[in-house]
Amino acid sequence: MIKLRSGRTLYYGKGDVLTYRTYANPLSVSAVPESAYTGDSNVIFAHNVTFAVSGEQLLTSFTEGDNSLVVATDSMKNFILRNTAAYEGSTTEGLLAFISRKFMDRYPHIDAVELSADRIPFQTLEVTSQAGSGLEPSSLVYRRSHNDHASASMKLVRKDGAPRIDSHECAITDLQLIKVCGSSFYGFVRDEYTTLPESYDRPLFIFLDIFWKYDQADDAVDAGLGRYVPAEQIRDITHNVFHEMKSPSIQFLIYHVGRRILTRFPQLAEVRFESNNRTWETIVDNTENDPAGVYTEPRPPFGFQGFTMTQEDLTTDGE
Ligand SMILES: O=c1[nH]c(=O)c2[nH]c(=O)[nH]c2[nH]1
Repeated sequence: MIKLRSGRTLYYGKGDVLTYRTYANPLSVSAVPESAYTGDSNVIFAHNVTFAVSGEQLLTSFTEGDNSLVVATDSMKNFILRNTAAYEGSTTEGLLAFISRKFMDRYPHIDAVELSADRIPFQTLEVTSQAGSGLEPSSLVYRRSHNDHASASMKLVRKDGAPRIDSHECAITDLQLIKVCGSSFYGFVRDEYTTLPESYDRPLFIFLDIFWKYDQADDAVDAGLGRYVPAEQIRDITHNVFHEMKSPSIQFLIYHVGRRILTRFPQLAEVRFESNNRTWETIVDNTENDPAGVYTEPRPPFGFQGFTMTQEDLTTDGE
């Protein structure tokens, strides 16, 4: 939400601007131990963009019907699409900064821009190699993925005439991870309201959104600085920690995922979690001698957790 100096909220914009850019510049990042991801060819660099503007001078468009300074949201859509072609970088964050800075340069009466983008993921597919030896990734055919995806949001305000990044947040959303055994939940408050049995080995299914902020926003925007954090590595760190840990709760699990992320990426100032408990309902329990069980979809209502961590959390032992 963008506020004017008066404290009044004023904004307008366009949502669901779908930009399917092909052959953007490839992204290259340093490896981390938990992930095979070291970059993206960016042959398909696709986004769903939401773009909103604000400015003191737009007040009369609301109060007097004065459209003289109104850039039509249809024109905003065209601006986003055409400038996506001009973007020479390789990241969602860079694209957002590029478009919004250009927009504020083009329209000097705009005081602030708030925008976000969901990356629309396309996965590589294996095809038989031309040389006839095995399989190799196709450079032509991709598969649209409806799994988790990266996103970013950003707010730019004008300072001394020039657009500056005021705030930013990057994310991976809609991660859905199941660990079939090795998780427990016991020792919680037992009183007259408790019906949940203690569980020493539950199949833990979590829905997870993870958000992060850089200490220096430039590291998010310019992958050339070498400190860009890709959502794919955050995803891979998360499932590694889930695999490694015997977790007593989702709370403790996400804390340890956060510690690992902040350890791997000292350039991040903050990491934030929103988790949802979708643990399958047990129909036929496993036993010590037989790991087979049968489970079904849990019924609502669903539990959730939220947690924010900073680099300061690494100064405590945490084990
Ligand atoms: O990991 C969990 N944390 C909770 O706080 C909780 N509460 C609950 O009913 N199940 C779970 N699981």
